[in-house]
Amino acid sequence: MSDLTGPALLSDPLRTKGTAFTEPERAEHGLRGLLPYAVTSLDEQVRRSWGQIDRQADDLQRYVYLRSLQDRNEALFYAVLAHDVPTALPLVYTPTVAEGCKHFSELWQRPRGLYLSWPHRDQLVEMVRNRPRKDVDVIVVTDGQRILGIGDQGVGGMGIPVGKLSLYTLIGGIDPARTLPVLLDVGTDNTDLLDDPFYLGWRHRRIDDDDYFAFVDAFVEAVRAELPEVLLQWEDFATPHAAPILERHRDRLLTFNDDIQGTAAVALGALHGASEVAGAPLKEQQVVMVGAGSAGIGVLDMVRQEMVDEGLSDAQARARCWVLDVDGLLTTDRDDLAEDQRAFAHDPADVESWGTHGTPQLTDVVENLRVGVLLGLSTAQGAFTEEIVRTMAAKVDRPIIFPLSNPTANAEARPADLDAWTDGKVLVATGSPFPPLHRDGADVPVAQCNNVYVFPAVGLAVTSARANRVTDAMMRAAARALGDASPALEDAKAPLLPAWADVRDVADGIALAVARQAVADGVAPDASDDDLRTAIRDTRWTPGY
Ligand SMILES: NC(=O)C1=CN([C@@H]2O[C@H](COP(=O)(O)OP(=O)(O)OC[C@H]3O[C@@H](n4cnc5c(N)ncnc54)[C@H](O)[C@@H]3O)[C@@H](O)[C@H]2O)C=CC1
Ligand SMILES: CC(=O)C(=O)O
Ligand SMILES: [Mg+2]
Repeated sequence: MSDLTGPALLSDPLRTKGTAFTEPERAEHGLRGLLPYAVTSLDEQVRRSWGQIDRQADDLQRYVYLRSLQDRNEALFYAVLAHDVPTALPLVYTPTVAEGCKHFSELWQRPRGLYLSWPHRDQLVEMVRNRPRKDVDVIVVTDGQRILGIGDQGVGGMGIPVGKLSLYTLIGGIDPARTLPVLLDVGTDNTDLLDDPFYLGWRHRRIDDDDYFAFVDAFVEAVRAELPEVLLQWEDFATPHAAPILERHRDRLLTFNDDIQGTAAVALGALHGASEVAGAPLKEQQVVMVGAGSAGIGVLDMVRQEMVDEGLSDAQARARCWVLDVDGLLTTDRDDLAEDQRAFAHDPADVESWGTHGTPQLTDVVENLRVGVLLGLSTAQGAFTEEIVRTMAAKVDRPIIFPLSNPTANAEARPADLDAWTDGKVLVATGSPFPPLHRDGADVPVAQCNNVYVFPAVGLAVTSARANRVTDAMMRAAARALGDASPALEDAKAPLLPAWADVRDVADGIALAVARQAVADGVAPDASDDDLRTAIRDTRWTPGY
């Protein structure tokens, strides 16, 4: 079992079994007298833990309980999550993790992962070498600047890498001992945090520009030197940094940006089922994206690729994609657009006949176009108003509307409202969990179109196949495999994405598709489907003693 004995073994979260240590184990490892008499099973421990979860006062307390259980006994933590995935997910992930990030410093209990702070920038290699667990398959790194839709959380952003990695394990079967959450602390511009006496991060305005990118480069070099085969996932970086960092490093190591690429793959997957039910391929739709951040542009770019695969030219595909930011429609006469946004901007001549004064807004877009697909990655709560939705729904049989912003409070609309405003015709998916819709006397779950369907499977794929890069084609393969698993393909009334109860099997299917694509792209060693299936099965860690 291990060379640890007595209290050291009991308090090692990766090795302890708590009250499940058997009598012979207690004798062998010097545990006699350190535990109450009864020996319990993992199953009994799980049931006791759920009882304790239920007794907590609110979801934030449930999050705190689960985080401390994770720090105490990882096998039990994952067994608890696996016991009831639909209930556990909103507690360790969106929306509750947002509260965990906001209150990070005040709730602090124990360290986990690596905190790499700007003042220690000359010791990055040493700090990466100090990582708590030497062999690592997956790193999730953030700088805390754009956490979900709640903005700059500084060091509190660490809640996101910790939460995402717990889902790499729960859903993708990555061994928790081989995961590493990382927080790059380059300061914060959140004045509440700067004024908070408990704030645990570097109390300083954010470092930006060349200094910032040099720090990130130095971090990547330290990772390449220490962990050359690790999967490095970028998470919740602000838009001005997200795509440039990805472009700079994507051909140098095994890496991807979850908000850009993972979100695109899950959105495409959900659109597959929705398009089937709506009876129209994407290439025949006008697609409107509200939100021109890295997530919105990332999704739209995969939508464009899909339209091209369906037979449109690149120009024809772009002509069917419309993006709005906080100021309105992106048009080429605007001088405030980044290059990747400009690629989706329309010529003002395209909208001249609308007769709009100033920059067209979403109401103008839905009035003047026959919009079939409306996507929200804007952080703007309620941006899909009744008027907008009713105008859209009057023109198409089955409007496809995805309010994808997180956490729940940031959603562009609530599914129940969308359902009412479209007389039950809407095909809906949201970023955070919502209660089921009541249709024809039955409860229909609302698909949660969140990158959690994709990133754990990508981690499982690249770890099993020993890939050294994440290609665009691998992310497209993930999207297709997820899309093919949509329950709506079998039953038009079913949700657009698989049930949480099936999410691990679905992840295995996505992992196989992604691994196969990695081999085809020459970024993983040659392997047959059987080899890959075996590797995926052997890689998958499941909680147990
Ligand atoms: N469902 C999922 O899996 C994912 C959801 N997200 C969510 O997407 C949201 C955006 O993320 P980023 O692109 O990184 O953020 P960002 O802050 O860089 O971009 C937000 C964009 O929305 C625009 N915007 C803000 N208010 C608006 C309004 N009232 N009307 C129109 N546009 C408006 C902004 O101008 C900007 O272009 C966040 O809430 C995040 O949680 C992000 C990744 C995955
Ligand atoms: C889900 C996610 O990655 C986000 O909201 O940022
Ligand atoms: Mg994110």
